[in-house]
Amino acid sequence: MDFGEIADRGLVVLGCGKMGGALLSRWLDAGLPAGSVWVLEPTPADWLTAVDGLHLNDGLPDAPAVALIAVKPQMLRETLPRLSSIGTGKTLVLSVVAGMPLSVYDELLGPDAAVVRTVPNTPAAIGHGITSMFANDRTDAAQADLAERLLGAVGEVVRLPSEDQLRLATSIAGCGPAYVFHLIETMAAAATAQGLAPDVALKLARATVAGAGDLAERTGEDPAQLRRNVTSPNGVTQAALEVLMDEQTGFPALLDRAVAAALRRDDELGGA
Ligand SMILES: NC(=O)C1=CN([C@@H]2O[C@H](COP(=O)(O)OP(=O)(O)OC[C@H]3O[C@@H](n4cnc5c(N)ncnc54)[C@H](O)[C@@H]3O)[C@@H](O)[C@H]2O)C=CC1
Ligand SMILES: O=C(O)[C@@H]1CCC=N1
Repeated sequence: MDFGEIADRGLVVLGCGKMGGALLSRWLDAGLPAGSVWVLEPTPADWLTAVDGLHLNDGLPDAPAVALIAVKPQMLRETLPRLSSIGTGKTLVLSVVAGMPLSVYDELLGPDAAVVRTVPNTPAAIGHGITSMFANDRTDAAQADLAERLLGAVGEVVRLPSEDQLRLATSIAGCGPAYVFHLIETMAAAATAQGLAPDVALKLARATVAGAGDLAERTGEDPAQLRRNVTSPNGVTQAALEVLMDEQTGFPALLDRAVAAALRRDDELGGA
């Protein structure tokens, strides 16, 4: 990836935990010069302290090309005003902070700030994420393209047509890896409860979820058809699916409730 302008003007990271770290480490691997990176992070991970030449809690460039905002939503109001120089429109402010509307950035950075709100997910750490983005009206085409290229370094990118849709992306793709990890946990627990050794149960559950996800992605086939391909009439899978697909007590009702809860919390965080 060409980091030309970022290499010249610098990239600032505010909050370098799981999400900020996943993005930054991929960018460094893709050729971002460490000497062009300034990180503000009170509890840096070992890998971060070991990056040669990176500016860790050590001043800031005057007009960085990009500022990645990756603190928790509850920290945004306290921390963002410290980056006073990024509100001119010349810096692309790339935020992964969940739930915080663009209006909050205007309030904290001023009316000229070029801000792209994004919803990444943790598979970004292995370059297999999917990130949704929406840019405010001060972000020019070159900055929006730069945002897409940076996010493209950690997986697929989807440009959404409205800010409101970011909350939907959060409830499915941002939080979604946790739903899937919990599925692995519960599949393993169910198999263990029926007598399989815990390590074998976990191995089977993990590989099954990974393989099914990979199959769905690589073939691009309708997941309903992939499901039917597993399900012999009157067979074993059908018996299980009759429980899981029950409209009242199965996955449909459960996922509806889970997504509704995520959306409610996303709305609440907007006022954090
Ligand atoms: N983890 C995930 O799956 C996703 C997270 N997000 C968003 O990413 C953001 C970060 O989340 P995570 O990385 O999961 O949390 P995290 O807790 O791993 O990272 C936040 C980092 O901010 C640092 N921090 C605290 N006070 C600070 C300060 N005064 N100045 C600079 N840094 C400070 C913390 O030390 C921590 O390393 C959140 O806003 C979250 O909504 C968005 C999509 C997915
Ligand atoms: O749980 C959270 O608030 C963040 C947003 C999406 C994933 N993690």
